[in-house]
Amino acid sequence: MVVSKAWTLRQHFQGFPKASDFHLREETLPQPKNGQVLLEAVFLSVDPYMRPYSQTMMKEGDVMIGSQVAKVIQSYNPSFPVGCHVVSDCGWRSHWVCDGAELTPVLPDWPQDIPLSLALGAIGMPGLTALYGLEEVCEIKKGETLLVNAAAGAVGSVVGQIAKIKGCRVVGCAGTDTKVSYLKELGFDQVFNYKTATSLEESLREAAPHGYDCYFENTCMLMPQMREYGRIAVCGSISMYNDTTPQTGPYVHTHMIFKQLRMEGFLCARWKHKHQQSLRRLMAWMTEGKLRCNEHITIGFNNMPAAFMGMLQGDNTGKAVVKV
Ligand SMILES: NC(=O)C1=CN([C@@H]2O[C@H](COP(=O)(O)OP(=O)(O)OC[C@H]3O[C@@H](n4cnc5c(N)ncnc54)[C@H](OP(=O)(O)O)[C@@H]3O)[C@@H](O)[C@H]2O)C=CC1
Ligand SMILES: CCCCCC(=O)/C=C/[C@@H]1[C@@H](C/C=C\CCCC(=O)O)[C@@H](O)C[C@H]1O
Repeated sequence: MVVSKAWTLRQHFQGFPKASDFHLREETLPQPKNGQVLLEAVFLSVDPYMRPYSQTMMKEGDVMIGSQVAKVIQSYNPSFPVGCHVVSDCGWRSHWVCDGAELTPVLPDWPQDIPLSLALGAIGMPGLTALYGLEEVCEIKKGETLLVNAAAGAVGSVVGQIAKIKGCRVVGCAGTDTKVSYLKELGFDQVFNYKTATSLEESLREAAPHGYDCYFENTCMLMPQMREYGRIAVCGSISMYNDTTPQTGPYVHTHMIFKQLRMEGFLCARWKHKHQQSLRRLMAWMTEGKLRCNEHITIGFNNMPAAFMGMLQGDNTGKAVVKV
Protein backbone atom coordinates (compact mmCIF):
# COMPACT_ATOMS: atom_id res chain seq x y z
CA MET A 1 0.00 0.00 0.00
CA VAL A 2 1.28 3.46 -0.83
CA VAL A 3 0.30 6.51 1.18
CA SER A 4 -0.02 9.53 -1.10
CA LYS A 5 0.07 13.17 -0.11
CA ALA A 6 -2.47 15.50 -1.70
CA TRP A 7 -3.09 19.23 -1.44
CA THR A 8 -6.78 20.11 -1.29
CA LEU A 9 -8.67 23.39 -1.51
CA ARG A 10 -9.79 23.93 2.08
CA GLN A 11 -11.90 26.93 1.13
CA HIS A 12 -12.45 28.85 -2.09
CA PHE A 13 -9.98 31.71 -2.61
CA GLN A 14 -11.21 35.19 -1.82
CA GLY A 15 -8.91 37.62 -3.60
CA PHE A 16 -5.27 36.59 -3.41
CA PRO A 17 -4.83 32.96 -2.21
CA LYS A 18 -3.60 32.40 1.38
CA ALA A 19 -1.73 29.45 2.92
CA SER A 20 -4.81 28.66 5.04
CA ASP A 21 -6.88 28.06 1.85
CA PHE A 22 -4.97 24.81 1.33
CA HIS A 23 -4.90 21.57 3.28
CA LEU A 24 -2.37 18.74 3.04
CA ARG A 25 -3.91 15.32 3.51
CA GLU A 26 -2.71 11.77 3.23
CA GLU A 27 -4.61 9.10 1.34
CA THR A 28 -3.91 5.36 1.13
CA LEU A 29 -4.00 4.31 -2.49
CA PRO A 30 -5.42 0.99 -3.69
CA GLN A 31 -3.08 -1.62 -5.11
CA PRO A 32 -2.93 -1.10 -8.92
CA LYS A 33 -4.93 -3.71 -10.84
CA ASN A 34 -4.60 -5.08 -14.34
CA GLY A 35 -4.27 -2.23 -16.86
CA GLN A 36 -3.29 0.24 -14.13
CA VAL A 37 -0.07 1.95 -13.07
CA LEU A 38 1.23 3.59 -9.90
CA LEU A 39 2.69 7.05 -10.51
CA GLU A 40 5.15 9.03 -8.43
CA ALA A 41 5.29 12.78 -9.04
CA VAL A 42 8.66 14.16 -10.15
CA PHE A 43 7.75 17.73 -11.19
CA LEU A 44 4.44 19.52 -10.62
CA SER A 45 3.27 22.58 -12.49
CA VAL A 46 1.79 25.69 -10.93
CA ASP A 47 -0.13 27.72 -13.50
CA PRO A 48 -2.25 30.86 -13.54
CA TYR A 49 -5.38 28.98 -14.73
CA MET A 50 -5.58 27.17 -11.37
CA ARG A 51 -6.80 30.38 -9.77
CA PRO A 52 -9.88 31.05 -12.00
CA TYR A 53 -10.59 27.36 -12.74
CA SER A 54 -10.62 26.50 -9.01
CA GLN A 55 -13.63 28.78 -8.72
CA THR A 56 -15.63 27.08 -11.46
CA MET A 57 -14.36 23.49 -11.54
CA MET A 58 -13.70 22.66 -7.91
CA LYS A 59 -15.61 22.19 -4.67
CA GLU A 60 -14.10 22.90 -1.30
CA GLY A 61 -12.23 19.76 -0.20
CA ASP A 62 -11.26 18.72 -3.74
CA VAL A 63 -7.65 18.02 -4.64
CA MET A 64 -6.10 21.03 -6.43
CA ILE A 65 -6.19 20.69 -10.22
CA GLY A 66 -2.93 20.50 -12.13
CA SER A 67 -0.47 18.61 -14.29
CA GLN A 68 2.70 16.81 -13.33
CA VAL A 69 5.53 14.83 -14.81
CA ALA A 70 5.40 11.47 -13.04
CA LYS A 71 7.45 8.30 -13.08
CA VAL A 72 5.73 4.94 -13.40
CA ILE A 73 6.88 2.96 -10.36
CA GLN A 74 4.55 -0.07 -10.65
CA SER A 75 2.89 -1.19 -13.83
CA TYR A 76 0.23 -3.64 -14.94
CA ASN A 77 -0.10 -1.85 -18.28
CA PRO A 78 2.38 -2.77 -21.04
CA SER A 79 2.03 0.68 -22.67
CA PHE A 80 3.57 2.30 -19.56
CA PRO A 81 6.48 0.18 -18.29
CA VAL A 82 8.14 0.82 -14.93
CA GLY A 83 10.60 3.72 -15.20
CA CYS A 84 8.88 5.61 -18.01
CA HIS A 85 7.77 9.22 -17.56
CA VAL A 86 4.31 10.54 -18.32
CA VAL A 87 2.36 13.79 -18.06
CA SER A 88 -0.68 13.31 -15.87
CA ASP A 89 -3.50 15.71 -14.96
CA CYS A 90 -4.03 14.04 -11.57
CA GLY A 91 -3.61 17.28 -9.61
CA TRP A 92 -1.45 18.17 -6.63
CA ARG A 93 -0.71 14.58 -5.56
CA SER A 94 2.57 12.86 -4.77
CA HIS A 95 1.32 9.45 -5.99
CA TRP A 96 -1.65 8.20 -7.98
CA VAL A 97 -3.09 4.97 -9.33
CA CYS A 98 -4.78 5.21 -12.73
CA ASP A 99 -5.16 3.52 -16.06
CA GLY A 100 -3.29 4.67 -19.16
CA ALA A 101 -6.28 6.43 -20.70
CA GLU A 102 -5.54 9.62 -18.76
CA LEU A 103 -1.80 9.63 -19.38
CA THR A 104 0.39 11.22 -22.03
CA PRO A 105 3.86 9.73 -22.35
CA VAL A 106 6.60 12.37 -22.57
CA LEU A 107 7.98 12.58 -26.11
CA PRO A 108 9.88 9.42 -27.04
CA ASP A 109 13.67 9.95 -27.26
CA TRP A 110 13.54 12.88 -24.83
CA PRO A 111 17.20 14.07 -24.85
CA GLN A 112 19.23 13.40 -21.69
CA ASP A 113 20.36 17.02 -21.44
CA ILE A 114 16.85 18.53 -21.60
CA PRO A 115 15.15 18.62 -18.18
CA LEU A 116 11.92 16.62 -18.02
CA SER A 117 10.31 19.56 -16.23
CA LEU A 118 10.11 21.30 -19.63
CA ALA A 119 7.26 18.90 -20.45
CA LEU A 120 5.23 21.26 -18.22
CA GLY A 121 6.68 24.40 -19.83
CA ALA A 122 8.26 25.21 -23.19
CA ILE A 123 7.73 21.62 -24.43
CA GLY A 124 4.34 21.31 -22.82
CA MET A 125 1.07 23.18 -22.45
CA PRO A 126 2.57 26.74 -22.24
CA GLY A 127 4.79 26.12 -25.30
CA LEU A 128 1.83 24.76 -27.26
CA THR A 129 -0.24 27.78 -26.25
CA ALA A 130 2.45 30.10 -27.57
CA LEU A 131 2.69 28.21 -30.86
CA TYR A 132 -1.07 28.01 -31.50
CA GLY A 133 -1.68 31.61 -30.49
CA LEU A 134 0.89 32.76 -33.03
CA GLU A 135 0.19 30.36 -35.88
CA GLU A 136 -3.50 29.57 -35.60
CA VAL A 137 -4.90 32.76 -34.09
CA CYS A 138 -2.54 35.55 -35.18
CA GLU A 139 -1.55 33.76 -38.40
CA ILE A 140 1.72 35.62 -38.01
CA LYS A 141 3.89 36.18 -41.09
CA LYS A 142 7.57 36.87 -41.65
CA GLY A 143 8.41 40.57 -41.40
CA GLU A 144 5.46 41.44 -39.15
CA THR A 145 5.78 43.20 -35.80
CA LEU A 146 4.50 41.43 -32.70
CA LEU A 147 3.77 42.73 -29.23
CA VAL A 148 3.61 40.32 -26.31
CA ASN A 149 2.95 41.19 -22.67
CA ALA A 150 3.81 39.11 -19.58
CA ALA A 151 6.68 38.42 -21.97
CA ALA A 152 9.03 36.83 -19.43
CA GLY A 153 6.40 34.29 -18.33
CA ALA A 154 6.15 30.65 -19.40
CA VAL A 155 3.97 31.45 -22.41
CA GLY A 156 5.24 34.93 -23.31
CA SER A 157 8.92 34.00 -23.45
CA VAL A 158 8.17 31.20 -25.94
CA VAL A 159 5.87 33.48 -27.96
CA GLY A 160 8.66 35.99 -28.52
CA GLN A 161 11.25 33.35 -29.44
CA ILE A 162 8.98 31.57 -31.94
CA ALA A 163 8.13 34.90 -33.56
CA LYS A 164 11.88 35.59 -33.90
CA ILE A 165 12.37 32.13 -35.48
CA LYS A 166 9.68 33.14 -37.97
CA GLY A 167 11.51 36.34 -38.92
CA CYS A 168 9.32 38.81 -37.08
CA ARG A 169 10.19 41.90 -35.08
CA VAL A 170 9.33 41.29 -31.44
CA VAL A 171 8.48 43.79 -28.74
CA GLY A 172 7.97 42.51 -25.22
CA CYS A 173 6.83 44.21 -22.07
CA ALA A 174 7.56 42.95 -18.59
CA GLY A 175 7.30 44.14 -15.01
CA THR A 176 10.89 44.09 -13.70
CA ASP A 177 14.32 45.09 -14.98
CA THR A 178 15.56 41.51 -14.44
CA LYS A 179 12.84 40.28 -16.80
CA VAL A 180 13.73 42.98 -19.31
CA SER A 181 17.40 41.85 -19.31
CA TYR A 182 16.35 38.21 -19.67
CA LEU A 183 14.17 39.00 -22.69
CA LYS A 184 17.00 40.91 -24.35
CA GLU A 185 19.22 37.84 -23.83
CA LEU A 186 16.54 35.74 -25.54
CA GLY A 187 16.78 37.99 -28.62
CA PHE A 188 13.67 40.17 -28.31
CA ASP A 189 14.19 43.31 -30.45
CA GLN A 190 12.73 45.80 -28.00
CA VAL A 191 11.72 45.33 -24.39
CA PHE A 192 10.51 47.76 -21.78
CA ASN A 193 9.45 47.69 -18.16
CA TYR A 194 5.80 48.78 -18.19
CA LYS A 195 5.87 49.44 -14.44
CA THR A 196 8.63 52.07 -14.63
CA ALA A 197 7.83 53.51 -18.09
CA THR A 198 6.66 57.12 -17.83
CA SER A 199 4.05 56.55 -20.52
CA LEU A 200 2.94 53.13 -21.73
CA GLU A 201 1.65 54.64 -24.95
CA GLU A 202 4.96 56.39 -25.64
CA SER A 203 7.00 53.24 -24.92
CA LEU A 204 4.81 51.23 -27.27
CA ARG A 205 5.13 53.86 -30.00
CA GLU A 206 8.89 54.18 -29.58
CA ALA A 207 9.33 50.41 -29.72
CA ALA A 208 7.34 50.13 -32.98
CA PRO A 209 6.69 53.51 -34.62
CA HIS A 210 4.63 51.87 -37.40
CA GLY A 211 2.49 49.93 -34.95
CA TYR A 212 1.82 46.25 -34.33
CA ASP A 213 0.48 43.62 -36.72
CA CYS A 214 -0.06 41.06 -33.98
CA TYR A 215 -0.61 41.29 -30.29
CA PHE A 216 -0.34 38.27 -27.98
CA GLU A 217 -2.37 39.23 -24.97
CA ASN A 218 -1.58 37.58 -21.64
CA THR A 219 -2.73 40.14 -19.12
CA CYS A 220 -4.72 43.16 -20.26
CA MET A 221 -5.74 45.15 -23.29
CA LEU A 222 -3.37 47.39 -25.30
CA MET A 223 -5.27 48.43 -28.42
CA PRO A 224 -4.48 51.88 -29.84
CA GLN A 225 -1.09 50.95 -31.34
CA MET A 226 -2.47 48.16 -33.53
CA ARG A 227 -2.00 48.47 -37.30
CA GLU A 228 -4.82 48.09 -39.79
CA TYR A 229 -5.94 44.44 -40.09
CA GLY A 230 -4.02 43.60 -36.91
CA ARG A 231 -4.73 40.37 -35.05
CA ILE A 232 -5.02 40.02 -31.30
CA ALA A 233 -4.71 36.58 -29.70
CA VAL A 234 -6.42 36.80 -26.31
CA CYS A 235 -4.63 34.13 -24.34
CA GLY A 236 -5.11 35.15 -20.71
CA SER A 237 -6.00 37.94 -18.33
CA ILE A 238 -3.79 37.10 -15.35
CA SER A 239 -3.87 40.60 -13.89
CA MET A 240 -7.58 40.05 -13.14
CA TYR A 241 -7.55 36.54 -11.66
CA ASN A 242 -7.43 37.69 -8.03
CA ASP A 243 -9.87 40.59 -8.39
CA THR A 244 -12.85 40.49 -6.08
CA THR A 245 -14.67 43.22 -8.03
CA PRO A 246 -14.80 42.63 -11.81
CA GLN A 247 -12.89 45.30 -13.75
CA THR A 248 -14.59 47.36 -16.40
CA GLY A 249 -12.33 47.41 -19.44
CA PRO A 250 -11.58 50.13 -21.98
CA TYR A 251 -13.98 50.90 -24.83
CA VAL A 252 -12.34 49.04 -27.73
CA HIS A 253 -14.95 49.28 -30.49
CA THR A 254 -13.54 52.34 -32.21
CA HIS A 255 -10.11 50.75 -32.62
CA MET A 256 -11.62 47.43 -33.68
CA ILE A 257 -13.78 49.02 -36.35
CA PHE A 258 -11.55 51.67 -37.85
CA LYS A 259 -8.44 49.48 -37.88
CA GLN A 260 -10.47 46.41 -38.90
CA LEU A 261 -8.85 44.35 -36.18
CA ARG A 262 -9.51 40.71 -35.42
CA MET A 263 -9.49 39.72 -31.76
CA GLU A 264 -9.91 36.05 -30.84
CA GLY A 265 -9.83 34.27 -27.51
CA PHE A 266 -8.49 30.73 -27.52
CA LEU A 267 -7.70 27.69 -25.40
CA CYS A 268 -4.75 25.62 -26.42
CA ALA A 269 -6.77 22.38 -26.20
CA ARG A 270 -8.61 23.43 -29.41
CA TRP A 271 -5.65 22.03 -31.38
CA LYS A 272 -5.23 18.85 -29.34
CA HIS A 273 -5.04 16.84 -32.56
CA LYS A 274 -1.78 18.68 -33.36
CA HIS A 275 -0.15 18.38 -29.93
CA GLN A 276 2.26 15.52 -30.73
CA GLN A 277 3.67 17.09 -33.90
CA SER A 278 3.76 20.52 -32.21
CA LEU A 279 5.71 19.16 -29.23
CA ARG A 280 8.21 17.66 -31.65
CA ARG A 281 8.63 21.05 -33.36
CA LEU A 282 9.19 22.75 -30.00
CA MET A 283 11.72 20.08 -29.01
CA ALA A 284 13.56 20.49 -32.34
CA TRP A 285 13.89 24.26 -31.74
CA MET A 286 15.10 23.54 -28.22
CA THR A 287 17.79 21.05 -29.30
CA GLU A 288 18.90 23.43 -32.09
CA GLY A 289 19.40 26.13 -29.44
CA LYS A 290 16.71 28.40 -30.97
CA LEU A 291 14.36 28.10 -28.02
CA ARG A 292 15.49 28.66 -24.44
CA CYS A 293 13.62 28.80 -21.25
CA ASN A 294 14.14 29.74 -17.66
CA GLU A 295 12.49 27.79 -14.88
CA HIS A 296 11.63 28.97 -11.40
CA ILE A 297 11.96 25.75 -9.41
CA THR A 298 10.62 25.33 -5.89
CA ILE A 299 11.85 22.28 -4.05
CA GLY A 300 9.50 20.03 -2.09
CA PHE A 301 5.92 18.83 -2.52
CA ASN A 302 5.05 20.46 0.80
CA ASN A 303 5.80 23.84 -0.81
CA MET A 304 3.13 23.59 -3.55
CA PRO A 305 0.95 26.40 -2.11
CA ALA A 306 3.99 28.66 -1.66
CA ALA A 307 5.06 28.02 -5.26
CA PHE A 308 1.51 28.74 -6.49
CA MET A 309 1.22 31.96 -4.51
CA GLY A 310 4.73 33.00 -5.60
CA MET A 311 3.75 32.48 -9.24
CA LEU A 312 0.63 34.62 -8.72
CA GLN A 313 2.80 37.42 -7.30
CA GLY A 314 4.18 37.66 -10.84
CA ASP A 315 7.83 38.05 -9.85
CA ASN A 316 9.13 34.80 -11.38
CA THR A 317 11.09 34.80 -14.60
CA GLY A 318 10.03 31.81 -16.72
CA LYS A 319 8.03 28.74 -15.85
CA ALA A 320 7.13 27.95 -12.24
CA VAL A 321 7.50 24.27 -11.29
CA VAL A 322 7.87 22.26 -8.12
CA LYS A 323 10.46 19.49 -7.90
CA VAL A 324 9.39 16.86 -5.44
N1 LIG B 1 -5.55 30.29 -23.41
C1 LIG B 1 -4.82 29.26 -23.01
O1 LIG B 1 -4.98 28.13 -23.48
C2 LIG B 1 -3.78 29.48 -22.00
C3 LIG B 1 -3.71 30.69 -21.38
N2 LIG B 1 -2.73 30.95 -20.49
C4 LIG B 1 -2.70 32.30 -19.92
O2 LIG B 1 -1.51 32.94 -20.35
C5 LIG B 1 -1.11 33.88 -19.37
C6 LIG B 1 0.36 33.68 -19.03
O3 LIG B 1 0.53 32.41 -18.46
P1 LIG B 1 1.99 31.90 -18.04
O4 LIG B 1 2.98 32.45 -18.97
O5 LIG B 1 1.92 30.46 -17.78
O6 LIG B 1 2.17 32.66 -16.66
P2 LIG B 1 3.48 32.97 -15.80
O7 LIG B 1 3.08 32.81 -14.39
O8 LIG B 1 4.64 32.21 -16.30
O9 LIG B 1 3.75 34.49 -16.09
C7 LIG B 1 2.77 35.40 -15.79
C8 LIG B 1 3.29 36.81 -15.90
O10 LIG B 1 2.16 37.66 -15.91
C9 LIG B 1 2.51 38.92 -15.40
N3 LIG B 1 1.47 39.43 -14.51
C10 LIG B 1 0.79 40.57 -14.71
N4 LIG B 1 -0.11 40.75 -13.76
C11 LIG B 1 0.00 39.72 -12.92
C12 LIG B 1 -0.67 39.40 -11.74
N5 LIG B 1 -1.63 40.14 -11.21
N6 LIG B 1 -0.30 38.27 -11.15
C13 LIG B 1 0.66 37.49 -11.66
N7 LIG B 1 1.33 37.76 -12.80
C14 LIG B 1 0.99 38.88 -13.42
C15 LIG B 1 3.86 38.77 -14.70
O11 LIG B 1 4.78 39.38 -15.57
P3 LIG B 1 5.09 40.95 -15.53
O12 LIG B 1 5.81 41.21 -14.24
O13 LIG B 1 5.96 41.09 -16.71
O14 LIG B 1 3.79 41.64 -15.64
C16 LIG B 1 4.13 37.28 -14.75
O15 LIG B 1 5.48 37.00 -14.96
C17 LIG B 1 -2.05 33.71 -18.18
O16 LIG B 1 -3.02 34.71 -18.27
C18 LIG B 1 -2.65 32.34 -18.42
O17 LIG B 1 -3.91 32.19 -17.83
C19 LIG B 1 -1.76 30.05 -20.18
C20 LIG B 1 -1.79 28.81 -20.75
C21 LIG B 1 -2.84 28.41 -21.67
C1 LIG C 1 -10.34 33.72 -17.50
C2 LIG C 1 -9.49 32.50 -17.32
C3 LIG C 1 -8.61 32.25 -18.50
C4 LIG C 1 -7.68 31.10 -18.25
C5 LIG C 1 -6.83 30.85 -19.41
C6 LIG C 1 -5.92 29.68 -19.15
O1 LIG C 1 -4.89 29.84 -18.55
C7 LIG C 1 -6.34 28.40 -19.66
C8 LIG C 1 -5.62 27.30 -19.51
C9 LIG C 1 -6.06 25.99 -20.05
C10 LIG C 1 -5.77 24.86 -19.10
C11 LIG C 1 -6.94 24.49 -18.23
C12 LIG C 1 -6.57 23.37 -17.35
C13 LIG C 1 -7.40 22.52 -16.72
C14 LIG C 1 -8.83 22.56 -16.84
C15 LIG C 1 -9.35 21.42 -17.64
C16 LIG C 1 -10.81 21.52 -17.67
C17 LIG C 1 -11.39 20.98 -18.91
O2 LIG C 1 -10.96 21.41 -20.00
O3 LIG C 1 -12.27 20.15 -18.78
C18 LIG C 1 -5.39 23.66 -19.95
O4 LIG C 1 -6.49 22.94 -20.30
C19 LIG C 1 -4.81 24.26 -21.17
C20 LIG C 1 -5.25 25.68 -21.28
O5 LIG C 1 -6.00 25.84 -22.43
